[in-house]
Amino acid sequence: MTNAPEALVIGDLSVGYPGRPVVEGFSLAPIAPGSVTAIVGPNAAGKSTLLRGLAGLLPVTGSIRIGLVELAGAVRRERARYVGFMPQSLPADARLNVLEAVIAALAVSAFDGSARSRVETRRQAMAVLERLSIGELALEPLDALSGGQRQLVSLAQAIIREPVILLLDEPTSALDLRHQVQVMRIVRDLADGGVIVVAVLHDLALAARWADRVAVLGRGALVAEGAPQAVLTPRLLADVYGIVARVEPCSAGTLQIIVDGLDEDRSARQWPT
Ligand SMILES: Nc1ncnc2c1ncn2[C@@H]1O[C@H](COP(=O)(O)OP(=O)(O)OP(=O)(O)O)[C@@H](O)[C@H]1O
Repeated sequence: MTNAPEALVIGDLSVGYPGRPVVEGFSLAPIAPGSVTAIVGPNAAGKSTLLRGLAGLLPVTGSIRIGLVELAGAVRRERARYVGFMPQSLPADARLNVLEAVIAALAVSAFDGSARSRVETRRQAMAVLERLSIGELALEPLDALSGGQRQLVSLAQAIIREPVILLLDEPTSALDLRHQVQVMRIVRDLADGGVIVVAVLHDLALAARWADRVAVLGRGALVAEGAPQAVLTPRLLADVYGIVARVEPCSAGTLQIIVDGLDEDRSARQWPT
């Protein structure tokens, strides 16, 4: 008998920096395997902080549970069994080329002691690079890449681990339109294969097109969550982003968001304090 896929449950999560709470009491409806959840919200709302807390890179209080396993406070090795994290920017380690960097990411998750041969590891890393259409960059040093290329390498590092939960921090922010679609298709494919994807996205049209659910973060707290069409309304965009916008269905069955201007009444309180 196979185990039923297990949902990710985030309950009453708080995360921040020493002396600076950022996200407080964050809970979401259970996130089902095979789904993409977009975390959206204005600058400094706490999206990256939340994701880094989920990834175990910042201490948290509260619960991050997958099935019966509690990941909040779990040791790195235990967490690496479940979680793949793509940070906003890839640290440039000039000593490594692209292939070596992806192989190094795989080594972090080799928790089970299985001895993969060097040939097999290399083949696996090359397959991920080819999937992202960056196979020809394999021998390039990391510090010789463009911003978009670095972002794709960072994604390769996150997905080579074949994680149960894939956390992506603005995975398309440095990508041209073609690469944006390519990456979101791959993300969607991974979800369709059963992965739980949680992605911070600034582009609400991308979120509406590719995500099953959207969670809106404002000033460190959940403002709304649900299907993109239900959540991304002109009223919400005015309340959370301080903009005057129209939201219209477009031909692909997703949303088009047309920003007409600023809600001038909101400009005085731009950042959380
Ligand atoms: N290392 C840090 N130490 C202290 N405060 C931090 C640190 N990193 C971020 N912050 C603060 O936490 C708050 C949330 O930042 P965060 O990067 O999580 O926001 P965000 O929603 O991801 O923003 P953006 O959309 O601009 O990337 C901000 O007020 C920021 O100044």
